Amino acid sequence: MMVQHEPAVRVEGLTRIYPADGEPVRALAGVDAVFARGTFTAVMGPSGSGKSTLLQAAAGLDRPTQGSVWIGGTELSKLSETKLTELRRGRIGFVFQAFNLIGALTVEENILLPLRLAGTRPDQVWLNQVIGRVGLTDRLRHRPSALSGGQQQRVAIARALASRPDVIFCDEPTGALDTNTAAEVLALLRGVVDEHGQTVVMVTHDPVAASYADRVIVLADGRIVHDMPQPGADRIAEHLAALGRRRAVTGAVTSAVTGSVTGEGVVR
Ligand SMILES: Nc1ncnc2c1ncn2[C@@H]1O[C@H](COP(=O)(O)OP(=O)(O)OP(=O)(O)O)[C@@H](O)[C@H]1O
Repeated sequence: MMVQHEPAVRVEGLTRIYPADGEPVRALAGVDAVFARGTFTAVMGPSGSGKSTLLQAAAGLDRPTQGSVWIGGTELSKLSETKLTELRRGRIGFVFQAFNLIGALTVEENILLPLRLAGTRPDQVWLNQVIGRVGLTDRLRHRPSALSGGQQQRVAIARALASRPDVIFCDEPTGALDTNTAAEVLALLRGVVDEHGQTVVMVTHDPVAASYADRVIVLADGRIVHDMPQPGADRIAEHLAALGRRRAVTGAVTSAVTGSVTGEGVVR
């Protein structure tokens, strides 16, 4: 039985080293974080700071080199590949920048796909709530290609919610959307947290998107360097700019030491 007071997600000492021909890349260098149920967290940081790696490891899509991940009370490293796949289908939702819908299926079939793959009978009351919440009730028979980008992302959010997961991981969910459509999608994510008690962890580069979250975590070089409750877009932007300046200085020093003539090495 699932104990509800456990956090939705917990990661401890998460380290991920990618082997490489030259120097191995340490994408995560010992990350500890707890994501409480019913909260909305934004994960930010410069390019290459480890955001996607953190999301992939926390979602059980990638096995960390060291450290542990719990989804609810389940520690992922103890699971076989089959059990891990089952857990991902039933207890984790994903939303990606590129929507990742199946073009040959209708909106309804896309939303139901994870449940079908898991062989789980849909909870029709919950599904109706989700479809109503994302505003797709009259679009269920359409194909994704007949929908706008914002509507397609709404389908992806409904698909992520269909199994009533412990957590929804979003990787740049508004990266492909214009400002107004992005605001609608972010308000929708905020709503599923506030009104349905869902847990959302979202990677974003956009301080305005991050300002919809309850908490902003900033990564740099595979570590958490800031963990801020509701900082607001201006403060987030200041922190990121300061991080950029620090990296620029470090880069310039590194360039001087290595004799590089470009003097760059600034934020990628
Ligand atoms: N499969 C891989 N093999 C080798 N190195 C990798 C792999 N995936 C990521 N890396 C490296 O790990 C580091 C962290 O990458 P990651 O994609 O997690 O960063 P990110 O913060 O999500 O970046 P971005 O904002 O550009 O998406 C980078 O140095 C990256 O080059």
